[in-house]
Amino acid sequence: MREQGGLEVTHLTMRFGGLVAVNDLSFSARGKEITAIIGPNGAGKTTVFNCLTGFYKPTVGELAFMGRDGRILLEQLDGFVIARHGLARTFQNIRLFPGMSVLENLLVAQHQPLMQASGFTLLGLFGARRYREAEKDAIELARQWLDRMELTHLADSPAGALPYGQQRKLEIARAMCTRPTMLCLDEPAAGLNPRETAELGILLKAIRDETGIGILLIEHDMGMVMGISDHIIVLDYGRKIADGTPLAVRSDPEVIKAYLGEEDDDELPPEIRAEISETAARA
Ligand SMILES: Nc1ncnc2c1ncn2[C@@H]1O[C@H](COP(=O)(O)OP(=O)(O)OP(=O)(O)O)[C@@H](O)[C@H]1O
Repeated sequence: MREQGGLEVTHLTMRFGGLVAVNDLSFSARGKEITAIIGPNGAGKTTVFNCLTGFYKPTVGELAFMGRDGRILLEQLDGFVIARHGLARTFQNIRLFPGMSVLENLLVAQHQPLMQASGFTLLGLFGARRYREAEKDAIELARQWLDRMELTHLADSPAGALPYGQQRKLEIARAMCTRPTMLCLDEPAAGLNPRETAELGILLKAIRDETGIGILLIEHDMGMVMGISDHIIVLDYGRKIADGTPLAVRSDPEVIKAYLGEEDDDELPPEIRAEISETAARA
């Protein structure tokens, strides 16, 4: 039986012409857990997110996504099943609405429930009590996330004028305003300084613990990944080469080899570098 709030990917394959970006990938991401997808550059991590969120139509594969209430949150799209409800994502490059205020960015995220409350009519927008209540709820949810992210004092500022670290937080707040069952974050620590990265790690763990949602995380900062993940999946050339706890994954010889193959030494995660030195010292 599938677990509530959990995501299950089976035999996912995505080809771009002759290039197999994701190769027969199966994994589960559980609710109430942080699952990280790691791997060297070009390993296929973002492509997995793009398949899950309907940006790409996978060549082959199946996806199962169960709501926390036990409902199956899937939509049939052009012959493939895509998780459309309850899966919120952020992008490698920040994609806020820069000219809109911080608050407006959080309200736009709630467009769907607001339109449903309007009954999709003009009369509904201007007159219905149901719409006014939905609007009040939307503002309240936005207010809660502004508070949680310490952005309340910036509510009326244009999102594009915020410092980078705060834009990253606003993106997560916007995703959370869709009341997701699973939050997918594509390199949320990219461009952050070490202090901001540490704060982000604490925030993600708090979101997991306070809301009980699952988090699916793509991240190159191994300090953060090893520190906050419950479960790690490692990709290399689109193929899964490891799947387990941080402790198991960091000492997996195939993972170490995959990272050693990196041309750029800076890409080698410090934890894995330390593991290699220890192994060499023991030899
Ligand atoms: N739309 C596309 N068309 C053609 N090739 C693509 C497309 N999207 C991704 N690829 C290729 O698929 C492979 C996997 O790319 P992907 O962006 O998923 O890797 P990644 O693991 O997220 O990399 P990074 O860590 O650098 O972000 C790469 O070789 C990439 O060039």
